[in-house]
Amino acid sequence: MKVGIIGGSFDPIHYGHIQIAKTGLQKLHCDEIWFMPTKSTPLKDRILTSDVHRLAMIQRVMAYDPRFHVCTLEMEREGKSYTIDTVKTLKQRYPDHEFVWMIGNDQLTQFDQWREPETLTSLISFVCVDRDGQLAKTQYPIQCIHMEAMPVSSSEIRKGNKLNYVPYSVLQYIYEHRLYIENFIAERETQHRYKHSVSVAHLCEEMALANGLDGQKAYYIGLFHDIAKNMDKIHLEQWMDAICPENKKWAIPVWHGFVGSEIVDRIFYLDDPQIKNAIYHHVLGDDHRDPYAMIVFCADKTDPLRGYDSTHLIDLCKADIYQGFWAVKNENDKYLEEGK
Ligand SMILES: Nc1ncnc2c1ncn2[C@@H]1O[C@H](COP(=O)(O)OP(=O)(O)O)[C@@H](O)[C@H]1O
Repeated sequence: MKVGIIGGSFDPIHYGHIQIAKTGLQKLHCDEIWFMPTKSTPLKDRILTSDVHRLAMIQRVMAYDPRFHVCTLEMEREGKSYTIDTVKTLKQRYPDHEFVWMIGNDQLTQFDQWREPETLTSLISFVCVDRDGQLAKTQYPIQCIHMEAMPVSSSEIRKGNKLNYVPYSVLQYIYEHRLYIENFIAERETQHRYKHSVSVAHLCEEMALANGLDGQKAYYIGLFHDIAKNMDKIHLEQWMDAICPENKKWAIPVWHGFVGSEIVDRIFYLDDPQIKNAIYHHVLGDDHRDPYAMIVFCADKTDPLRGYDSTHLIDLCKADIYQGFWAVKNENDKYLEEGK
C-alpha cells in the first residue's frame, strides 16, 4: 500500500492541507493519506494549540474521504518530535507500506534545517507540492509537483483572515471552543478597544446565563460588537453604500453597528440572525424586544472598564434584562443630556 504523509502543526487544518492530500491521491496515486500532527515543531517556537483541539479539528476533515486517516505517532512521543525518528518508526511498524512524505515548498527551502536530511531522503521519498506557484529548487533528491494554489496558511487563519479556506465544520469547532478568536479581535482593534471588547464579551455572557439565555451567543455578540469601529471613513462609507445606504442619515459614529453586523457574517461566518441583529442595534439601543440586543447595549454601557460604578445596573440586568435595559437606557439618556 502506498501512503502519502502530510506532517504539520495543523493549527488549524485548512484547505491548503486538504489540497495536498487530494494531490497525493490523484497525482501520486496514494492509496491512503495520513495526516501526522506534530506535538511541537522543532522549527517553530510558538506554543501550539492543545493536541486535543488540533486533533479534533483534523478528525472533522477525515469525513471528507475514506482514504484520509490521522496518525498520532508524533503526538504520542515524549519531547520534541523529529521526522527522522518518525520515519524510522513507520518503516519498522509498517514494513510492507511504501511511504511518500509530502511537503509544501516553504518546507523545501528550509529542508537543510531538518535533522539528518540526507538520511531522511534515503529512507523514504519526499515530494514537494507547490504552495505559491513557484516551485523552489533544492539540492536534495526531492520531486516537485504542481498543485492548484491555495494561498492560505494557518497563521493567517489564526489572525482571522481567509476563513473561507477553513472547512465549515472546523470553523464551527473553532467557535465552539473559542480558539484563536480573541486574536481575531486583537488584530483589528486598538489595545484599549480590544480590552473593552473582551470585557463586554464576558459581561454579555454572564448577563445571558443569568437570564437563562445562550451564553456563548452573547459572548460572540460582545466580542464582535465594535469590529467595525476602527474602520476608516472611506471603507465605512463603501460598506454603508453596499449594505444600507438608507441608514446614512445617521451620524457617522453610529455606522459601525450596521457595518459590524455584516462583517461578522461575511468575513467571520457568524451567520446567526440574532448575533447580526444585536450588533446592528447596539449603538442606538433601539431594539426593545430581542434580549441579546438589549444585553449587548447594556454590557457596552456598563463595562467595568469604563471606570464608573455600574454594579447596581449590572445586577439589575442579570436579575431581569428587560427591566435592566430600561434602567441602563434611562441612565444613558441622562448622561448624554448632562454632556450637552
Ligand atoms: N496553502 C498551502 N499550500 C500548500 N502546502 C501547504 C499550505 N499550507 C501548508 N502547507 C504545507 O502543509 C504542511 C503542514 O503545514 P502546517 O505547519 O500545518 O501549516 P501552515 O504552514 O499553514 O502553518 C507543510 O508541509 C506546509 O508546507
